[in-house]
Amino acid sequence: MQLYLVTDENACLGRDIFRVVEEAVKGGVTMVQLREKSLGTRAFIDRAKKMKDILHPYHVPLIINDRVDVALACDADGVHVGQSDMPYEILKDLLPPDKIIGLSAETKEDVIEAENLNLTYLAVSPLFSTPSKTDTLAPWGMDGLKWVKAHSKNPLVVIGGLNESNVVEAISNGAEGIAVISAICSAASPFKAAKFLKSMINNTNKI
Ligand SMILES: Cc1ncc(COP(=O)(O)OP(=O)(O)O)c(N)n1
Ligand SMILES: Cc1ncsc1CCOP(=O)(O)O
Ligand SMILES: [Mg+2]
Repeated sequence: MQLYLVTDENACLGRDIFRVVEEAVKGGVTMVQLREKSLGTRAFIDRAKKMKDILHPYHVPLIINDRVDVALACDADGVHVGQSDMPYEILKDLLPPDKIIGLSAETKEDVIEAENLNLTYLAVSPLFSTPSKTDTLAPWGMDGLKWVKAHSKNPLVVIGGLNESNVVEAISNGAEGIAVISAICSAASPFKAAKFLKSMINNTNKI
């Protein structure tokens, strides 16, 4: 999950979403989340199956946002849920044990509660405010990330406003993964954007 691409068709600026994702994967994206907020169930499943076929040759896992039924239907590699989505306790019994489970933490209470869960990663969400998602609580900011790092055993992903100007600081402060929508989906070249972000991540010293 080093460089984690979260999809948003609108952010792809009219380009084909599968093309954007494949370019990004060629550039170095290590995990992809299919995030569809308005597709019907059948169309979501069709899109997820096609995305899985595209990612398979690259050995890049496919995560489904919000919908465990869609993840099961296409045998995706995992699910990402937030604090208003299906509770972890129910989700873990529905998913096969080897699947990835990611959870968003929006508050300090969320972080402490997540200490008892067997998560693949905890998302510090949002790290910074972002036009890509406006229905959020207050951003954590870098000091918030430091607090989470000090209080959580879970591997941390940061999301919200991440780009080449702040990736190094986020990694230096304890993020294991950087999740982005616009920095890749809306880049002139998703391939070059992913390649550059990946090189920044690889060259940064972790704490
Ligand atoms: C990696 C990652 N982190 C956080 C989120 C946000 O999840 P959530 O709070 O459930 O909001 P929606 O994305 O469902 O609008 C995410 N999707 N991915
Ligand atoms: C899905 C999501 N969850 C928290 S912030 C966010 C959007 C991130 O988009 P961007 O990388 O463009 O800021
Ligand atoms: Mg959600």
